[in-house]
Parts: sequence; structure tokens; C-alpha cells
Amino acid sequence: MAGNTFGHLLCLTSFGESHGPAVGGVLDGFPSGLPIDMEALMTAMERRRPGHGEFQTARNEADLPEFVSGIFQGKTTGAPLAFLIRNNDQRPADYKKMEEFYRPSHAGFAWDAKFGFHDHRGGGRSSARETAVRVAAGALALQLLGKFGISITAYTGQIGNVVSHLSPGDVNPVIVMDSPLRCPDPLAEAEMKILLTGLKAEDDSTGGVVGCVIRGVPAGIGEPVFDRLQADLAKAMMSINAAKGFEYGDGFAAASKKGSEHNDPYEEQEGRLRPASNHAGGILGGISTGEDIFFNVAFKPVSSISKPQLTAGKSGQVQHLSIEGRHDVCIVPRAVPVVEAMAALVIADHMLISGKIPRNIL
Ligand SMILES: Cc1cc2nc3c(=O)[nH]c(=O)nc-3n(C[C@H](O)[C@H](O)[C@H](O)COP(=O)(O)O)c2cc1C
Ligand SMILES: C=C(O[C@@H]1CC(C(=O)O)=C[C@@H](OP(=O)(O)O)[C@H]1O)C(=O)O
Repeated sequence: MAGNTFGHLLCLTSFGESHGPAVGGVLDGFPSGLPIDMEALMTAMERRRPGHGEFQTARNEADLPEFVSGIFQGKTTGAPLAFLIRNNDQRPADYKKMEEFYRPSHAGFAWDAKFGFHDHRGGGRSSARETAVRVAAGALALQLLGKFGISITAYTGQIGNVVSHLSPGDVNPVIVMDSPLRCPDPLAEAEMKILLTGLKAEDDSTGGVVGCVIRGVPAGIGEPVFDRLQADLAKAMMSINAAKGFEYGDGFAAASKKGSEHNDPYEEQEGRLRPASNHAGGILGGISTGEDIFFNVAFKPVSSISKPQLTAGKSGQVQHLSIEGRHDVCIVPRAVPVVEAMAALVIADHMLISGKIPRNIL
């Protein structure tokens, strides 16, 4: 398997390069009969699209998916959903130096080691331009899940050392939607803006954390032992460019807790048994418990910075390299819809596997 296809029953194949004519995808296994809300799909694309934010890359792309298969009379047909997203605003001259130098901590060095050469313009296939495809496919999966009462809200939980202290259960999707940095906590967001303004002026960058909460997933999805729900979520999140870590439920903090602090004892509520707390993050034994599923994804600082870095070129000469081009100061706000999209693909896939979503929803 060449690594460009993701999923079990609902499979996304993505293709395209940052400075090629287009990126695009084929989403196969999607149920027939779902009316597609193109406006909602474009809202998702708009949230990731480059070129319209103070701390974002200035590359300006419309990110308009053109569907060439899988939709008839506004509804999915069950055939592969295939779409193209044209690239219109490339500036390859920005990458001239990359013929001589590898960008420290971008993908060029490793891609050359594997493939022998790669399209150095915009990083080629290693560019997060590819994540536009995930958002288009994920927006379709989100619409499908919405029919079955499932909602997914990703949000900015941390930028640099500024942390939002809201717990996942308190995250309000409306506030996140309206926030320029996709942060549910307006006080933290104000501090994040100050931090990013300073870093932009210093030609530097920073990382952060995207949180995500999935509500309405019924108990019983996930396929032990290798396709545990958290294993598939982890793979989906760690496949996003610049992702450095994944944790769900109490995550790494669970390591230092006592059993008596971490356990979720059961109680009867309205005639059914439920855990009284949710340190598990909605998954036990690889299977959903019916509680909210929540997780965090850590992202590294953007590697392409114009602050000079001392680095050796391909012929060995050491030089102060200042990266040119149009780059994000912090990718976290633009990664929010990507995390949402990948989570939607995983949950929709497992809902189909378990039969909780039928293949025909007419
Ligand atoms: C939404 C998004 C936007 C990104 N924007 C940039 C960018 O403008 N400049 C950059 O150097 N890296 C950017 N990245 C990160 C690179 O794509 C990533 O570091 C590169 O592919 C190498 O992969 P790795 O960091 O996972 O090893 C972005 C990532 C995401 C998810
Ligand atoms: C184009 C997008 O983001 C790009 C992601 C990216 C990277 O290295 O990942 C580097 C930049 O590419 P370029 O130098 O070609 O403008 C970003 O603009 C996009 O997200 O659609």
C-alpha cells in the first residue's frame, strides 16, 4: 500500500501536489441517498483555506471542490465521490533556494532519501496544501454523521505557552466558529494574538494543541484488537502534517494518577448504566462507551521561518538561511478543520463497519 489511501469501508484516496495543477480526492464507500449541502461544505473549506488571516500564509486559494462523480440531483449515488481542487496561486520562485538547501525540519531531506528527488516547489506532496482534500471529504462525512446525531467540534486549545483552560465538555461550537483563532476561550485568545503578533515581527513561529470533542457517538463502535477506535483516531491525527502527539481522555496525565483518581465508577441514570465521570475519554477496550469522545493533537512550530538559521547546503557549505515564501506563523487555527475532518472520516467509517449507518440512507 503506497500510503495515499485511508480508511476501512469508507476510504479516502488523496492526490496532488502544492505546485501542480490541482489536489483532489476520491472518497469511496459513502452511502447513497444523502442530500449534500454545498454551502456547509464550503464553510468547512473556508475555515482551512489559506490567505485570509493575520497569522496565516498569504497564499490565496479559493479551495472550491469540483465534483466529477458521486452526486446526482444533489444526492450521493453510492459511486465514488471524486473531486478536484485547483491550485491557482503558486509562487515557485520562492523555492529557488530549495534547489541548494533543505529547509530545516521540513520534509525535503527525508523525501529525497526515499524517492530520490521531489518537487521542491512548496514542498510538493509534503505540503499541507493536501489537507484541503481531507477537509472536503471530512465535510461530507460530517454531514452524514449529523443525520445520525453525531457532532464534532475541534478547537484551538493552546498556542505556544498560552493555554485555554476550558474542559472539552464546556467547549461551545458557536464561539469556536466565530473566533478568528478558533479558540473557545476569549481571554486565552487575546493572549494568543499578542504572542503571535510578537512572533510574526521576529520572523519566527510557534506550535500548539488542537482539542476535539465528539458528541453523540453510540456505545459499541471500534474494532479490537488492531482497529481500536483510539488507534484509528491516533493514526488519522498523526497523518496530519506537523502533528507531534496524540492523547485521548486523561492522556499522558493518566500516567501519574492513582487508580482511585482515574477510574470512572458507574451509576444508574434514567434506567441505564453510565460512568459517573469520563477520564476514559469515551473509549474503553477500543470501543466507544456512549460518552463524549475527546482528544488532543500537538503540532510543532511551522518550520519555514524567515529568521536566519545556520544550516549546511546540499554541497556542504554552511550559511545563514532565511526562508522565503508565504507561511503560517502557527498552523493550529488552520489545523482545527483538518482535525475535525479526519475525526469525521474515522467515526463515519466505524459507524458503517458496525452497521449503525446503513449503506443506503434513502
Ligand atoms: C494547516 C497546515 C498548514 C501548514 N502551513 C505550513 C507553512 O505555511 N509552512 C511550513 O513550513 N509548514 C506548514 N505546515 C507544516 C508542514 O506541512 C509540515 O511540517 C511538513 O509537511 C513536514 O511534515 P512533518 O512536520 O509532519 O514532519 C502546515 C501544516 C498544516 C497542517
Ligand atoms: C497552500 C497551503 O498552505 C501551504 C502549506 C505549506 C506547507 O509547507 O505545508 C507551505 C505554504 O505553501 P506555499 O509556499 O506554496 O504557499 C503554505 O501556503 C494550503 O494550506 O492550502
